Amino acid sequence: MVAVKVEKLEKDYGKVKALKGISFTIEEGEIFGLIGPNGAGKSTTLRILATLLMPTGGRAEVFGYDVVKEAEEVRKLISYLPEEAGAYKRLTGLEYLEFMAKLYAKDKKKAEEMLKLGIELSGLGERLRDKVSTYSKGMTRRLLLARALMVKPKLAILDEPTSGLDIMNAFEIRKTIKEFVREGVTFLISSHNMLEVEYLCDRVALIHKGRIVEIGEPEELKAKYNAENLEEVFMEAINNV
Ligand SMILES: Nc1ncnc2c1ncn2[C@@H]1O[C@H](COP(=O)(O)OP(=O)(O)OP(=O)(O)O)[C@@H](O)[C@H]1O
Repeated sequence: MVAVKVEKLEKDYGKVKALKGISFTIEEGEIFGLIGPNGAGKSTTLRILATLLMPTGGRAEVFGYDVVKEAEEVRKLISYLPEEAGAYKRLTGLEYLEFMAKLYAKDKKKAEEMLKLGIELSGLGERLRDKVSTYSKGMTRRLLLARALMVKPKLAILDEPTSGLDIMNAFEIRKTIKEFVREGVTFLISSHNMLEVEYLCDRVALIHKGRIVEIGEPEELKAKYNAENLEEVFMEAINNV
């Protein structure tokens, strides 16, 4: 089944054309990476798919639901981790996860299951009893990722999930993402770290100045451009546009 279908999507912010008609599809069960430099249009694409931003043109669907006309249905299927996400700083990590579990779960039993999973995913152990305001950036990121995944969304939309994290935290997060695919979660991840994405993603779309310049499996793209890594592919691909 197709998890995400984006067709000729456009977004203008006043005079700035952030997306100039991008198209791609994501199959259910894939880890799909949207990669490109700062300002390429990654966050804009993710926010449209997360139903937080209206496109100017084109259309997008999540599991067959239109992100504009059927936003309520889309929201039931997705979890979104924004790039600059804060948690409720006055709560402890545990209170935050509890609050979110109660908000999302249909009944008490489900909420307890979600909370248990969230605690495990956060990897924060005893520190969950401390206020979020005392957490490092990496700890906050892990808490928020745990929140996004504990609800077992059909589609997880993660904006730069490992940005600013040390190698150990980034490694743990990548591992968690890989494990969750087996639970039936489809991932759309944005990153400007092309090497990381190469390791993590089944397929990638390279985005540059609001246009997709290449789509494919990392190995396929490297072979096509006779490149050693995706960074080299990207540099070659933007020269060809
Ligand atoms: N609210 C806004 N108002 C005006 N312009 C915006 C707004 N948000 C984004 N833009 C512009 O749209 C373009 C795409 O931005 P976007 O945040 O989608 O890029 P990005 O690929 O996520 O970049 P980064 O890696 O730096 O987060 C940029 O030129 C940016 O300046």
